[in-house]
This record gives sequence, C-alpha cells and structure tokens, in this order.
Amino acid sequence: MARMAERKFPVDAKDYKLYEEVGEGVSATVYRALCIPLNEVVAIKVLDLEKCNNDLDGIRREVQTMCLIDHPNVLRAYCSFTTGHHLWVVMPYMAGGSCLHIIKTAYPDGFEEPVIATLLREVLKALVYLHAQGHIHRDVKAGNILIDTNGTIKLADFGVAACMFDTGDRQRSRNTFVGTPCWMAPEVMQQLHGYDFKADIWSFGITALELAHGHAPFSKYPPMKVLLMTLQNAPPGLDYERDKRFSKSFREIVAACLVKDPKKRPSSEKLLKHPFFKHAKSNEYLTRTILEGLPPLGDRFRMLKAKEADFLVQNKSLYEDKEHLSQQEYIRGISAWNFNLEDLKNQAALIPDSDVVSNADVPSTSGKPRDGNNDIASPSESQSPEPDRLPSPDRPSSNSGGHMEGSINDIHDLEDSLAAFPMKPLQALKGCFDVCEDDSGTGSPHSNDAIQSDIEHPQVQSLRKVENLESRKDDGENAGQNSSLPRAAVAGHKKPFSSSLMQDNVLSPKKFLGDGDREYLQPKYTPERNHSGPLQYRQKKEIVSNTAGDDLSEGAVVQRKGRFKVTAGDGPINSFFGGVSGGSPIPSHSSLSASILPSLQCILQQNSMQREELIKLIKYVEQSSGPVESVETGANDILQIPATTSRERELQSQVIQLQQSVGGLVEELQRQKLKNAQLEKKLNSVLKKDESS
Ligand SMILES: Nc1ncnc2c1ncn2[C@@H]1O[C@H](COP(=O)(O)OP(=O)(O)OP(=O)(O)O)[C@@H](O)[C@H]1O
Repeated sequence: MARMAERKFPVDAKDYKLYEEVGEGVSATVYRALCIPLNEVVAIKVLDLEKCNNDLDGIRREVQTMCLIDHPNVLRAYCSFTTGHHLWVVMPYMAGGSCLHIIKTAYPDGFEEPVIATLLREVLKALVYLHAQGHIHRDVKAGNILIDTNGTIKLADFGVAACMFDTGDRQRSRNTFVGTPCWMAPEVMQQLHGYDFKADIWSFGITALELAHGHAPFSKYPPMKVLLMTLQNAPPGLDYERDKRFSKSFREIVAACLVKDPKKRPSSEKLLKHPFFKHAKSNEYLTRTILEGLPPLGDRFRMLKAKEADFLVQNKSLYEDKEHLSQQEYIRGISAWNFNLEDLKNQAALIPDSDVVSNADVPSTSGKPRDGNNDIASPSESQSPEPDRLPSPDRPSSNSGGHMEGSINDIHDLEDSLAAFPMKPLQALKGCFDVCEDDSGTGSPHSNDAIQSDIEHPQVQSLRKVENLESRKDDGENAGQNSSLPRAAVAGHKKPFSSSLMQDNVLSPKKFLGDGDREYLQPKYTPERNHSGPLQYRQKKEIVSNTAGDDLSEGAVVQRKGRFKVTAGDGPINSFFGGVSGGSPIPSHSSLSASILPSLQCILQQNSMQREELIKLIKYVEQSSGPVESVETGANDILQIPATTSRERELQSQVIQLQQSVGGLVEELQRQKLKNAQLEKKLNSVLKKDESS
C-alpha cells in the first residue's frame, strides 16, 4: 500500500487512455484504462454528476472513503478529479470483474460451496476492517465483490457507505433509506431506530444466498414487493430440500446473518470464526475454478449487454404498447412510483400465487421441487415465523386455495401489513422512491442526455460511438433503427412527470386481467431480471428508450436511482447544475408534497372506506331500536356488508351481539308486561272480592 501511495497518479484526463467499458452502475460507467505516465492499467469509474441529482455529498463521501482505505480486501481509489461534468475515479483494475458478472456469464445457478466460502471469507475480512474503522458499507452484494486475475477479492462501491462516528447532519444519514432493496436489512427499510453495522451482516447473508443460487431472494419482484416481503416474511435462507448440496455450516451461517433482530446477528469479527470458513480455500483456487476459461472482462460485459438487448428487442412489441410502457415503468418501479393502497393491491394481484407464497406459508416438509426460478428461498426457515414479524391477522395459512384465492389472500396480506405499519415506515416506504428532479422538460428544454452529448469528454464520446455502432450490429435489423438513435435524439423524450401521483392509467386494474400481462411481468427470462442489478437496469432503460421509438410521449425514459435514498437528512432533489446548492436542509414545497401526498391520499382513502362502513352501521343501529321484526332484517343487511378489515368485522359482530341482546330484552319486557297484566288482573279480582265481601 505504502508503495502504491508513493506513486502519484495524475489528476488530468489527458494522462489516461480509456479502453473498453467493463461495467455499469446506476450513476457510473467503468472503463479499463491506461495511466500513460505510469504505464499502468487502471479502472476508471466515470460518474455523470448531472445524473447524480443532489447526491454530491454521497459522491464526495464515496471518493474520500475510497482514498483513505488501506486494506487488501477493500477497493481503494488512487485519485479522482472532474472533467466537464464528469467525475473520474481512478482505481486498481480488477480484471476478473464482479462476482455478479461471473455468475451471469458462467454460473447462473450459483457457485460451489468452497468457492462461496473463499469469496465470503475475503468479504468478511473487508467488513471487519470497515466496521472497525466505523464504516457501514450498506451495499454488500455480488455486484460489488470484485476479483482480480490472481484471485484477490476486493469489496467495492462506497456509494452509500456511512460513517458510524458521524455527528450532526451526517449522523442523520444513518436514518436514511439507502441500499439495494433485495439486500437491504429490515431495520433499514423500517427506519424506526436507525441502524448500525449489523445491516451489513444482513446484506452479507443475502449475498451468500445470491452466490449460492445465482440470484438474491425476491430479485424478480418489484422493489415495493421486495420491501413488503422482507418485512413480512420469515427471513430467507438455504432450504434443506433444494439446497442439499450445501453443508449444515453454510445453512447455519446464513441463518445467523438473516435474523430480523439486528442485535441477534453476529458481528463480522465473530462470523469470521465460523466453522463454515473451514471450507474456504486459497485465492489461487478461485483463479483456477471460476476465472479460468472466461473471456476478457470487456468481452464478457459486451456479451451480457448484447444478451439483454436481445431480450428487450424480442419483447419490443410489448414495450410499444403504451400500457406496457407503463407496466415497464412499474417494473422499474422507482421514479414514477406511487405509494397507494390500490396500487399495492394491484401489484399483489399481478403476481401469480405460486410466486407469492411467503416463506411462512410453505411447509418445509413438503419436499416439493421448487421452481428453479423461484426466488423465494427457504421454506426451512418458514415454520417458525419470527416473533418480530409484522402482525397479519388474516394471513392465509396456505396458498393452496387456487389462483384467485391466493391473489385475494395476498391482497388482504398487503392491506393488513399496511394497516400494521407504523407511520414512519409508511413514510419510509414512500420515501424509498426518489422523485426525480424535473426531467419532464418543464424546467429545462434539454434532458441530461442532451447536455451530456454536448460536453462529454471526447474519449467517452468516441467510446460511446463505438458502442452505438456495436449495439446496432448486435441488435440486428429490428433494433438497428432504434438503437442507432443518437442519445441527443432520445433526449427529446419527455420524461414522465415524476410526481408521486401516478396517472390513473398507469396502474389501472384493466391491465392486470390478461395472462399475457402476467407473462410479461414474470418473463421467461426471470433469472436474467434483477431489479437491483445495475447493468440490466441501465441497459433496459436505454433499449426501452430506443425501442419506444416513435412514442416519445411518456414513460420511455425513466431515471431510476439504483439505491433508494431519502429521508431525514436529505434535502430536496436538485441538479448539480441547477443552481441550487445540494444538501439544503429545507425541503422544497414540491418535494415535500411529493413525499407526503401519497401517504395522505392512502389514509384518506382508508378513512373514507371506514366512514362508509360506519354510516351503514349507524343506520342499522338506528333501525334496530325500532320494532322487533326489523331486527332480523337489519342483521341480514349487516351481514351482507363485505367485511373488509378485521376491525370492521369486529365492529359488525359487536353490533350483532347488541342486536341479539336488544331482542332478548324486548322479549323479556313483553314477558314482564304479560306477567304484570296477569298480576294486575289477579289484583283486580282480589280487590273486587274484597269489595263485595
Ligand atoms: N475497479 C474495477 N475493475 C473492474 N471492474 C469494475 C471496477 N469497478 C467497478 N467495476 C465494474 O463496474 C460495475 C459498476 O461499478 P460500480 O458498482 O462502482 O458503479 P455504481 O454506479 O456505484 O453501481 P451500483 O449500482 O452497484 O451502485 C461493477 O459492478 C463492476 O462490474
């Protein structure tokens, strides 16, 4: 390290030669490059500051952290500098790429246990170091585990790292909703008491499953569903049936990490001593087993991009349909997201019940072979739902009741869980979807893309041209025309207004009817789809923009934040070049209303439903104080009111009990009246007798 620090990496773009693209994240593109004066191959992460919204603090933090890092398992930055509106971060080139890339290229069903143990041991070493330094990484996942040709493993990407020792404003970042949903710990989602480095342990457990299965649990679901499932379901884990190939110690370590109560999770230091790591081997073993025979990183990256482009081109017709565009938006799900009960119900209805089976709903003894694409892991953990699970009184005990029933149950599930959500997480869930800055063109006649093409560094521009040409070749005839659309042309796209109030047609129930739609939402390419994978998303975004072709009206370009980020410490979302300083503590009116409105609407909607039911109940109670005959009719009326929530059902049964007791009292009264009348009669006759005698 000391030797490296002595070498001075130049801070001028002219001193670097960019080669091919080797990776893409949400806000960055990574190139292999040559540092000319030092004659050393490096990786350069090029961040488009315009696309980073107001997260300049985050970027600064990432770069600062990366420069200060001094550990063999943590990727450090050599230097960083800005050029145009791009930030270049120069770092060691990890020629093997990320574990996610390797999985996608050659191990779609995951790695073998010794490989996993070796990878995870190295990652844990990085976490022990970071945690000891007071850092929470907050984005541990296979996409951020990089490997070099000699098998060295480094944990990368400090885009969302937080410092445990921060005070004041920065401390608040730990109450901020960041991370990638599938890997995100429940306490990070819930935002009740903040979180600490144990959040990384959860992500580490999810990463272990990702390495074992080739994808993270719930990765095929849209973000909101992932959030709900993570909060509601028992934690995922390794399944005895499906994961027979893995050892008991592997199952144990995963289970130890994926405990919902962060206090019960072991520290990184303690985990490192777990017997599971007896299976770990040398770095050289990794080179032999997972790197040998792989094409160079740049080629692999291109192949993956082409594969995804193919997928999108093949499904072009789907994307041309406006409704599907909305659906596509929904799948990508962030910027136009609406936190709305109806939408959540619709979402639930979209997911075939076979996919919606919660961990808690599947008996582990079923021994049923699971769909290889099913991302929901671990029936084994499912038998004993955790005590800290959100209450869900109407949770179905099984999903065997057929498709419709499954969907309906799931809707109830969602409703109940929403009802059970304390207000803060409710806001947090809303908050997890950034409202993008005004991309709609209302503020600026140019989109980011247009600006980008104007002032992009010439090296990046020329690489983009080559990339465009290549993608034209790859996309074949159909796509050629579209993919050749220059970015500047696409820039004319009117991005959807990013208010949180979604247009009515966006998630209208009518589009959830057809099976085709379901297929669309659960495509055959499921293993390929990973909502959290930066590469796929970005690729989709571009291709969809292109394939959308003529339809420039809406939904074609939606900017997604790969990590969800909001809340306490975060000020308004503003553009780096928008003239508004980042990190202002006072939210703008529009961002405030965008964050609060959906929650208020949701509450209003629920209130008005409850109000209707109450009016019916009051009417009934008024009627029931009338003649006895009307009681029965009234009771029938009551019973016909669909019981939508358990509270309503409770009220209904109370009313029925009251009716019954009123009926009983009336009968009793009549009996007493009769008795009285008889007594009166008797009394009268006695009196008459007395008078006559
Ligand atoms: N030093 C490196 N050497 C080789 N490849 C790299 C390097 N750094 C990053 N990559 C590749 O580029 C991809 C994107 O990089 P990175 O994750 O840093 O971008 P990001 O915008 O922060 O993405 P994310 O969405 O994960 O936050 C990585 O997944 C990895 O495949």
